[in-house]
Amino acid sequence: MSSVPVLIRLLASSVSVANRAGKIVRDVMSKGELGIVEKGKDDYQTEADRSAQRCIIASLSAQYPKINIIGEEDGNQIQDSNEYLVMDSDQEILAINCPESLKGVEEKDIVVWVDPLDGTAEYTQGFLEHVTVLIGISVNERPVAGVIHQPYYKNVVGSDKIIGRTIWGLQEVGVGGFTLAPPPDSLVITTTRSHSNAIVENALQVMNAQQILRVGGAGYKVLQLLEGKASIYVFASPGCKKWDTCGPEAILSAAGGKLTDILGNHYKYGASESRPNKTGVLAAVYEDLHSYALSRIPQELKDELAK
Ligand SMILES: Nc1ncnc2c1ncn2[C@@H]1O[C@H](COP(=O)(O)O)[C@@H](OP(=O)(O)O)[C@H]1O
Ligand SMILES: [Mg+2]
Ligand SMILES: [Mg+2]
Ligand SMILES: [Mg+2]
Repeated sequence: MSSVPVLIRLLASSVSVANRAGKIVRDVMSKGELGIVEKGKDDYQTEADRSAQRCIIASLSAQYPKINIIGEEDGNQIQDSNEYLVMDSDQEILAINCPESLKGVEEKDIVVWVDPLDGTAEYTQGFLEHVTVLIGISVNERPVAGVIHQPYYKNVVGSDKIIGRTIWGLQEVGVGGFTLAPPPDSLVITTTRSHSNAIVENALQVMNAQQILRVGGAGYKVLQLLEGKASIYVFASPGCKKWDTCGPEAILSAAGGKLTDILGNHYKYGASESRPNKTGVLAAVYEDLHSYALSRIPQELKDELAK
């Protein structure tokens, strides 16, 4: 067990703890007491965000004390979280052969970005399929592994109905938990449902898209790219943060895709980086779609966000 490199063990633990966090998200909803707190304009937190984050951070920090773990929500009372401790590891991930370049990674080299519930607005409004739990693992400022868990995804396996699924990705290994599909035949853009503004709309108009999907969460939008439901994710606004993109970017790049800001630059995921992704999000599985979108965005709009 201890011969398994820490990065693989951490990804295996992240898959297990994301599953548990997803159950917490469902349980809070079925109890019906969301405990909504307004953090800022169009920015809410619920009991599900708080409890899921406590579960993830308590579980990972108990097993990996030297890793820097950064979560979206404030105020993690780790001391009374024993009921939430998840010490299991996903066996399929544990069996992965670690890429040579990641074998020597130590706990102190790793920064983990946690979004316990991505798509909170949609969660409170009943668009439950948009909700995800995101765990992003970065090394040397780059996202190398990630997990997107969908607590409300409905699977039918034989005669059993299973709720929830977990998608993972690891640099140089690939992705799992779903089937990668080619992009739609026509240009389909995916973007925010609940955080639009004039600049966001301007960047959508110039794309000449056949269809614009407005859905919640960075995790869900990246999943739409991976499953061939959308061609490009375009969000020309500073609202997303490092925990929104670290996990999804890791999975997207493990699948050969690309997530950058709207200027085409990669974000860095070191612990001292500022939380907001100030210059927006542009993502696609295919390089030509990404560069098409980049070429369509007017320079004034890029300058406006970069200011
Ligand atoms: N203007 C804004 N203010 C606050 N958060 C924003 C925002 N724009 C985007 N975000 C955050 O970015 C994530 C994806 O946004 P969207 O669904 O609009 O595409 C959401 O994460 P959370 O739901 O985890 O907070 C959302 O809160
Ligand atoms: Mg939030
Ligand atoms: Mg989020
Ligand atoms: Mg969140």
